[in-house]
This record gives sequence, C-alpha cells and structure tokens, in this order.
Amino acid sequence: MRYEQLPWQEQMKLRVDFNHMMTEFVGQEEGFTREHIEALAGKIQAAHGSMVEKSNAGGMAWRQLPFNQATVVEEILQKAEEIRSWAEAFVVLGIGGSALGPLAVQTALNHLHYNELPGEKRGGPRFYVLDNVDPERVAALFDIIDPAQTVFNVISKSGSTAETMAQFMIVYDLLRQRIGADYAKHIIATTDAVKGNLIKLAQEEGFSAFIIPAGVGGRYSELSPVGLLPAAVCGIDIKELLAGAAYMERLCQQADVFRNPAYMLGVLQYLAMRRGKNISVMMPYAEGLKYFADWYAQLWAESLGKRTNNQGEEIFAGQTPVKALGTTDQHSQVQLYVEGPFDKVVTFLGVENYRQEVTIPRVCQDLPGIAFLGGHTLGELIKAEQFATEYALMKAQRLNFTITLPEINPFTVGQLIQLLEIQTAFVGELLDINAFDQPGVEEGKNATYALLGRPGYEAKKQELAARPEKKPEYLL
Ligand SMILES: O=P(O)(O)OC[C@H]1O[C@H](O)[C@H](O)[C@@H](O)[C@@H]1O
Repeated sequence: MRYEQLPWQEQMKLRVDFNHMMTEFVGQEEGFTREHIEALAGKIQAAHGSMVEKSNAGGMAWRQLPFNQATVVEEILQKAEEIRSWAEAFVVLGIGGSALGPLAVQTALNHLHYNELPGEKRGGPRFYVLDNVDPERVAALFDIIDPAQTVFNVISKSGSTAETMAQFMIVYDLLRQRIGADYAKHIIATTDAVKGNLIKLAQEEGFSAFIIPAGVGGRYSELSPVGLLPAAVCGIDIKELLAGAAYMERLCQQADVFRNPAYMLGVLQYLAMRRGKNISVMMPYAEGLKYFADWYAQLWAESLGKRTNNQGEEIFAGQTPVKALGTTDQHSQVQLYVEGPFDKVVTFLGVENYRQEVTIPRVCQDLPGIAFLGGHTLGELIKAEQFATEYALMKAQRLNFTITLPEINPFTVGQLIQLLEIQTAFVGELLDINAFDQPGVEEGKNATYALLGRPGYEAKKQELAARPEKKPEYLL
C-alpha cells in the first residue's frame, strides 16, 4: 500500500519538511527541485534494490530489531525490575555505539535532572554513562557512587575495546575486593554471543549477559539490548520505543521510494554532498534531543566517512557532522551558517508540543524592548526562534530541512532512531560504500595496543618508535 493510502492514523507521525531544499528555490544555486531527484531515479531504485537485497540476506539485521525481540524484551524487563528493586545507581561502561544511544534515549525520555530527583520521584537508580578513560572522570564517578549499591552494565559489541575493558577491570577488581563472592550480581555484560573477551568472562564468572545480535553494528544497536536494558532500568517504556521503530520501518517498507521519508532525506543529503556540502549540522531545538546530535554524529561519520567505494576506487566519501543545539547555538554557530562558506546542510529537529510549558510573566512593562515577551510562553519563543533561524538560512540560500516530532515520547524517539539509521544506510548505498564497517579506526587501536605492550604488536611498536619526531612548525 502506498504511503499516502495508509489510514490517517498510520500516516507518519514524524513530519519531514524539506525547507527550501526542493521547491521555490529552483534556479537559485542552492535549491533542489523534484527534477533533481527524478534525475536520480535509476540510482535511487538501484540503491533501494541493494537495501532490499542486503536486508533479505540478513545484512541489515538492525532493521528487524523492532520485530524480533519479544523474548529478550521480557528478559530485559524482568532484569530491570530486579535492578530497580535494590540498586541506587546503574552505570553503563561503553563507548561509541555502546554508549551514545543509551545517553541519547535517557536524555530524551527521562527528566532532564533525573539523577538529582529524590529517589521516590526518580523511581529507579541514578544513571551514568562512562564513555571515556579520563582518569579524573573515572575517579570522580567513584566519589559519588557506592559500588555495593551499583550495577555496572559493560557494553561492548567486540568485547575487546580497550577503554571499556579497562573500565571493566577496574570495576571487577574493586567489586571483588569490596563485596567478595556475590559480586557477580553487580555486573551485566551486553556483548556478542561468541566474539571477544567479555562473553567469555561472563560465562566464566557467572554474571548476566545480554546478546547483541549478529549483523547489528555498534552505531545501529540502540534498539538492541545495548539500549533497551539501560532504558528499562530507568523506567522508559521500551515496548513503545520498539513500536515507534516498527512503525517507521513498516512505513519505509510500504512507501514507494519517492515517498520513503528516510530515502528522501538521504537523497537530499546525497545531492547536497555532490554539491560540495561536506558538513552536516544536526540542530535539535529541544534539550531532550541534545545527545541525539552526538549519537547521529557517530552514525553519520562512521557509516559514510570511507576512503574507498565498493569498487575499490578511492573516493574519500563522507560529510562532517556538527553537533548543535537550538536556541543555544544560535548564539555561537549560526553566524557561520548564515554568512560562512556554502559547505553545509542544517537539519533541524523540531518539537510540536513540548512536554512542559512556562509562561513569561507580564513584568517590566515599562521597557518596550522586553515587555513584548510578557504573556508569551517559552514554547512559543523557542519555536519562533527555530522558524526564524530556518528563515535566516533560507534567505541566505543555505540548505536546511526540518524533522518535527509531534512530541518527544518513546514512540516518536523510536521512529527517529529507525528513520535516521535507514537514511544513513541508504546514503551508503547511493555512495556505493560499506556503511557498516570502520576500517579507519584500526590503525589507532593497533598503535594503542603496541604502546601499552600488548603481545603480538612488537612490530607496530618498532614502527612507532621509528616515527619522525612530531615537531610542530611553531615550536622554535
Ligand atoms: O561496542 P564495542 O565493540 O566496544 O565498540 C565500541 C566502538 O568502538 C569502535 O571504535 C567502533 O569504531 C565503534 O563503531 C564502536 O561503537
């Protein structure tokens, strides 16, 4: 059934406005028209075909996550209930796709000062994501949590990431010293079923483990146990999260390619890239969506930033993601976006109805320069500012479009995750690259292993020792 033939209740609950991307700016250097899209029809159909082929071959297992986790969801809910019955804190140890999704969803769907709420209002343990090995940050966390009242969720798809496993070793040793035999209930692993050290440790040491399904890469794993356990522990409705993702997945399966919102968002970015827009700004106009910009930065950068295409040709593909926040970064970055180089596309994440409202009182009425604010609400103000920024970009002929959530809730957040993941994968097909690997991070990893004396990395260590001394020009 075509998208527009769906009953109105099924019409996409996210609205995608292609502001000034495809319409009245025909003829102006920065506009796109429907003709631009239709000129890509063959490429779009081929990319769609490749998406279907890869999905059917199980290569995009993340697309099935909204539909095939009923059993593990029940296990997660049960484990979450147990943790919520005694733990005072829940700490995610992870990095990249193993941390950014949980952080983004928690910020979107829980109180913005969740950890500071009194326990009875919070309803669950305080929540922390430790996604770095800065010793000050790690030490600081242990100043504010009691390991004896804490559950540590060690999340690693590979089960071998140095940062996450270093954090694990610290926690493992501390818990065994502090708590002794039944330390295992304080650690939960989320990892691959067979690969890496973490699953082996879980089996040997007897701590609970949840499995990241094969074919689900880190940056596409938020709707797997990677994101579902932390969300459930913090009281988020994970069934609604998956329902929203399922809605978007079905919508994208049913709509024809030119009505597929994920595809069309991808095509616009592809057109923009071809026109030299090598920066993609993600600018939510909601504090709750702030860390979606961080999650999307990894998804977009790591999926599309590739040296070669599937034919082995060097293309140095990709677009640099920039994290921004409205209205805050109107006062720090928008100057560049309006007057700087024609090298970027801005995506606004808007909200129709904010979950809270605050009215500006009618005070200072003798000061016309601010009296006009009185009587308006902050929701009106932030939405006016968003529209005004879109308008300023449009007048300056800067490409931008808007994704609008009716409200930030588990259903719309699930939709947004699925939408942006499909968009990203589709652009990977348009670019004819592998959007699911990350060969570029290996060099840094191997050099780290060599520097820390990992066995088998001696040659790399010698290579590093022979490296030309980095003497920045400015050091006289
Ligand atoms: O989940 P892990 O295997 O620990 O990986 C965590 C992160 O590290 C790697 O560097 C990859 O580039 C990321 O895609 C991944 O999300």
